[in-house]
Amino acid sequence: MEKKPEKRGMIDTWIDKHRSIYTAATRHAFVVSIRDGSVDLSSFKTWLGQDYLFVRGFVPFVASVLIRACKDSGESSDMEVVLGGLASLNDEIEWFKREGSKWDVDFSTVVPQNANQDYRRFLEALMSNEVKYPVIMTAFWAIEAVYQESFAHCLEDGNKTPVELTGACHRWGNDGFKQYCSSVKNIAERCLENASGEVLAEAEDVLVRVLEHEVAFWEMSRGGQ
Ligand SMILES: Cc1ncc(CO)c(N)n1
Repeated sequence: MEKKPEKRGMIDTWIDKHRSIYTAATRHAFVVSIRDGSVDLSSFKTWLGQDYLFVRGFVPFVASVLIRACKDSGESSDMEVVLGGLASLNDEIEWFKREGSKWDVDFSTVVPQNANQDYRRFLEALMSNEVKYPVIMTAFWAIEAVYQESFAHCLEDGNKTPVELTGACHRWGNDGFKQYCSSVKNIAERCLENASGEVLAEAEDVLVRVLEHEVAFWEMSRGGQ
């Protein structure tokens, strides 16, 4: 039986083109070590502390995406999708705090490492009004999708993920989060369909840069301090 060709957008084309960095971001050694159970708990704690700081900086970024969805989008549903993401960050911060006490990580003493600061500076630059809506939506999708793909991998068949880490994996690996990422992707794809060549080039560049920042972010956990 012949299969109907699926509609492929720009993002899928770019992911194919930049497959090696996409795989590096979504199948990083740290994530693979969670899945195979060999994870070093000091690495996990480093990641937890750094990601808590990252998420605090991610909140104003998502808030700015929300404002752009209200102002720049022709589709009223964009705002609802982004608002859902912002609302779940509220739970996420509470989750981090509980997890911090569980693992004895005192967030007030965690110092952001260079990769974290670089990533947050990159997000700040994306909050400028000069950045076009399709570019912002592409970045937003990539940031969320890396975590979704990574942590879903830790829950797939055959995993040996330690039970005390499954909470983290479910946070980003659950079906609701997958659905949300797919909604953000649809928004980005719709915007990219009407974008100029210049905006497309910028969106592709931003996508690759997000993936590079994500790889550098996972790399921090290896320091294990
Ligand atoms: C580094 C990083 N990227 C993405 C997310 C969320 O998707 C997160 N919490 N941290």
